[in-house]
Order: sequence, then structure tokens, then C-alpha cells
Amino acid sequence: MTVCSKDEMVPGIFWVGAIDWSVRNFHGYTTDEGSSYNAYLIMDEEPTLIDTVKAEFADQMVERIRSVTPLSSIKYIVMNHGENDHSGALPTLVRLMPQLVIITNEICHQTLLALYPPLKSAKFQITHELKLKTHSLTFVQIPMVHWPDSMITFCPEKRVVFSNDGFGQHIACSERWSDQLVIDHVMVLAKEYMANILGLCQVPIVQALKHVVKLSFDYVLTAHGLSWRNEHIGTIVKEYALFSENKQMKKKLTIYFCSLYGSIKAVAEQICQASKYPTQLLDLKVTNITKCALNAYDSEFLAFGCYTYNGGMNPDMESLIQYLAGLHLIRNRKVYVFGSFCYADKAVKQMIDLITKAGGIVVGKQLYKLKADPECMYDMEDDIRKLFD
Ligand SMILES: Cc1cc2nc3c(=O)[nH]c(=O)nc-3n(C[C@H](O)[C@H](O)[C@H](O)COP(=O)(O)O)c2cc1C
Repeated sequence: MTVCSKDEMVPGIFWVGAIDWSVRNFHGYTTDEGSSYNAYLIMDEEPTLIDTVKAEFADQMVERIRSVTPLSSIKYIVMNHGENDHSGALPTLVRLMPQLVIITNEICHQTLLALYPPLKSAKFQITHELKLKTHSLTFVQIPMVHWPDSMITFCPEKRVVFSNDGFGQHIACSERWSDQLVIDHVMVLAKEYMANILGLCQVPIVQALKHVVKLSFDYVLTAHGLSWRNEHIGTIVKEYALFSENKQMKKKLTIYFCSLYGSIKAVAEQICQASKYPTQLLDLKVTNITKCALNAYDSEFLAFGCYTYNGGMNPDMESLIQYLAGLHLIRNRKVYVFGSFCYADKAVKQMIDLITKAGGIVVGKQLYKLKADPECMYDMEDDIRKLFD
């Protein structure tokens, strides 16, 4: 492998990660466009790595490092986060570079030892800063963005923040910077990532941003997908700030529904017709939870429709509500619930219970037997007009 000019992200800092062109399911997250695991190499008299890649890509990372500098020259590796997708290659790197000193925080240290027991004999240094010959690195703890061990690394000489999971997106592509693709598309991927990965991190993000805005930087090098520079840094930081304060929501309605014979689907379409706001209908038979979460991310209004099934709600609906609830994507939303049954309703009550527990504000409900008659349809249309005002 030869080093490619675009891999020198800023002078003296190289991308040595891996692109996962084929991954379509990343711990349950549907990654339609693949992903990447970004690791970096700071060239200095004491060359230093930042993070690693998933275990199966360790050889790729090693080859990329070799294309820049001999393995024997590397002095340190900074581990910003212990999760497997960023630490999987660490045992291989330590085996090939026994001189490596692993720089991290105590929580990450414990995570790494739990995941990779052979690292007990590796050299660790727990510190808040590292002085290299021509670079200095400062480590800022950002607990729970995304695990308790998460931190970012700041290099003032190069005005670079290595943000690890923060500001990432799941995309496999040959480009390295957000400004090399259509920014609106990158922002959709970034929002999808925030909704599905950082949904329950709003308070920690507020704390993390307080630290980040104090730093003087021109480049944000992420651990997944594209990195950020120029005015796009402002765009992504602003989105994180809005999200952390729950201000990302718009006058928008997302309707999730499950239907067997079509009556719930007909009602969902009628509600869509009645809605004065942009409205998205998501049929759980054909929509994955990743897209469901993306739509909830900025929807001020949600509607859930489901029939009663074997004395409860359809399991797809139950698992969707649980998923959105875990990511805090129902909290503070105005919610409408509708359902049908044949002989004994259970779905509507169960949906309302789960939604209320998740912090959703149930503003209305409608229940009918087998098929909504015109009067029931009219009532629902009326509800939607009034309740989502
Ligand atoms: C396998 C199966 C299980 C059902 N279980 C119940 C039930 O426990 N209680 C009930 O009242 N209706 C039950 N129903 C009836 C559905 O709730 C009813 O047909 C509903 O109106 C279907 O909505 P749809 O037209 O949108 O598919 C069941 C139907 C099927 C096919």
C-alpha cells in the first residue's frame, strides 16, 4: 500500500484507518452506505497514533502506517475510547510494536483490559496531556459521548481536534472531508448518527460542547465517516448544540404504523392528508428502526398506529417504541395514538403506557373496531388539526 496524498489530512497528520464498504448492519444500526473506522498518525520525532480500527481491519491499518513510517518508529498510541470498533486492532498493534505506550484515561484503561486481557502486560500511561517533540496533546474527557471512557484529543500546533465518536457519520467513501460531498446529504447522515448513537447523550453533549468551544481549532478529525473543516465546522457544531438543548425539532409529523389488512394504513394516510405540516408515513413492515429514529429526531409531532395482535400490540411496534424511548426520541414530543381491534383492544392502552413512560405527551387517541367508519375518520382528522396546532 502506498500513502496517498489525500490521506495527509493536515500537514504531518495522516489518516491510517479503514473503510468498511460492505457493512450494512452495525450493531443493529442499518448502515446503507457502509462506514469507516478512522485512525490517525501524527508524524513527529515521536510518531503517535490516535485510535485504531475494528479487529478485522487491523492488517489494513498496519499497512497504512507502514506506508508512512516504519512500525518500529511509533512511540505512542492515544486511545480516546475503548469500544471494539475503535480498539479492535489494538492487540495486533501492540504485538507488532511492543515499544508502544498506550495513552488513555483510567476508565478506558479498564475497558481495554476487560476486552483484551493480554494487554495486561502492555505499557499504559494515564494522563491528561502528552508532550511530543513538536506537538502537544491535551485530552478532554467527554463522558457518555458515547461511553463513560470517551475523550477527545486536542493538538494546538495543528489546530486539530480528534473527536472520536463525536461529529461522526456512517458512510464509506473515498473522500475524507464533509466539504467534498453534498453537505445536505452529509448532514442527514450526521443527524441519523446522532439520533441512533447519541440519542441519550444530550446532557453530556452540553458539557462536552462547553469544553470544545474553548479550544482554537480549524479541523475536526472524526472516528467514523467524514471529517470537518472550514465553515462546515460551524454547521455541525450548531446542530449538536441544537440537539443538546432539544431545539432541533420542527413542526413536522411522523406517523409510524403496523397494518395487516389495511385499515390502520388507510387511517395513517388520512391523518397524513389532514396534517398541515410536512408528514412522513413509516410502515414498520418495510422501514428499519434506523430510519424511524432519523425521522423522530426532528419531529415535534409523532403518531403511532397499531392493531391488537394476540392480546397485545404488534411486536414490531413494541420494539420500535422501546428503541425510540431508549434514545429519548419520544420525550417532549406531542403524540397521537390510534388502533384497531376485533374483539378486545389491548394495543392502544399498551402503546399509551410505553409512550407516556418515555416522556411523550399523548395529546389524543382513537380506537375503532376492524375498520374506521367515515365518522371515526372525520374525528381523527379533526383531532390532528386541533391537537397538532
Ligand atoms: C393473528 C391475529 C391476531 C389477532 N389478535 C387479536 C387480539 O388479540 N384482539 C383483538 O381484538 N383482535 C385481534 N386480531 C384482529 C386485528 O386486531 C384486526 O383484524 C385489526 O383490525 C387489523 O387491522 P388492519 O386492518 O390494519 O390490519 C388479530 C388478528 C390476527 C390476524
